[in-house]
Amino acid sequence: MTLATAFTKMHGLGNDFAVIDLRGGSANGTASAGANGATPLTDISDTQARAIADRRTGVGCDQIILIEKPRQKLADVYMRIRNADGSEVEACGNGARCVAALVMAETGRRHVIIESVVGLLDAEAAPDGRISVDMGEAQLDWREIPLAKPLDTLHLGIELGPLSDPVGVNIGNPHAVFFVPDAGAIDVAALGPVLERHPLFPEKANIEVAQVLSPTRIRMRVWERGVGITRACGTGACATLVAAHRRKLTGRKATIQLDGGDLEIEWLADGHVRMTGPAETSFTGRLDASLLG
Ligand SMILES: N[C@H](CCC[C@H](N)C(=O)O)C(=O)O
Repeated sequence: MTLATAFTKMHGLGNDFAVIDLRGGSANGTASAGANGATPLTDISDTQARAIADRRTGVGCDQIILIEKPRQKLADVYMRIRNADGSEVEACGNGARCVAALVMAETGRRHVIIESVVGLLDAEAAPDGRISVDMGEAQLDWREIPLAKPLDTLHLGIELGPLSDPVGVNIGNPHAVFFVPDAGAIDVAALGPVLERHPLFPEKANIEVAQVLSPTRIRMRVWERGVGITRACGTGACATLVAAHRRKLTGRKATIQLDGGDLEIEWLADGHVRMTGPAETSFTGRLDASLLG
């Protein structure tokens, strides 16, 4: 039996998470038994992730974020991400800001380093209380998106209904950004799941619908791989800015206006993408044992 596991419910602009700190296990990585012989959680399965994410019978969240001890000395923590469908994925920008906020509160430091499968993410507390994360270098080659065949990632040449000719960008995870005259007019719920699974995307893709409002502001709506429509997507906002600049629609810095609020994104000269936005804690709780089977 597993000890009733604590979690922190957090969100970034309404993209919400159950954050589970797995660092409780003993130093050598083997979980020490609790008083009643139960053992602390050391990982979660696809099934457990789906049960936790379920908005009817579970905690209800877009992703589950796991915090583990770092593998690299430089890092403060190791972050893993599970989508609501149970899939483990490489990156989560809003989740990274939430993990950074937790580690900053724990350490009292305004600069923390989060390790993930795609590398080290530098996070800084901004003067206004928002959090700024270096999301790493945007990947633009067809192999890095990845795509099923060699293509110019600036024009992927697929279309569905009113959507066509997206830009492919990888921010640790795959994105396809479609530019449209009116993002509010697009049926994201109908088109998103089809495009997410398009044969061009061997690892599926997060789908962004972007309306350029000015050279420094873009409205973006998102269908997230393994989740569905979310109120915000940090990696999606990064992908959208990179795509817009590559298409000469904006400069290297813009505000991405999501259903849940604004993110500031900058594509730096070194190729890295910096994302700045809020990270909020909603409440803490304990996972019902039934969720962990
Ligand atoms: N909401 C997350 C993105 C999760 C991406 C996930 N849906 C995937 O499969 O890559 C963010 O703020 O970046």
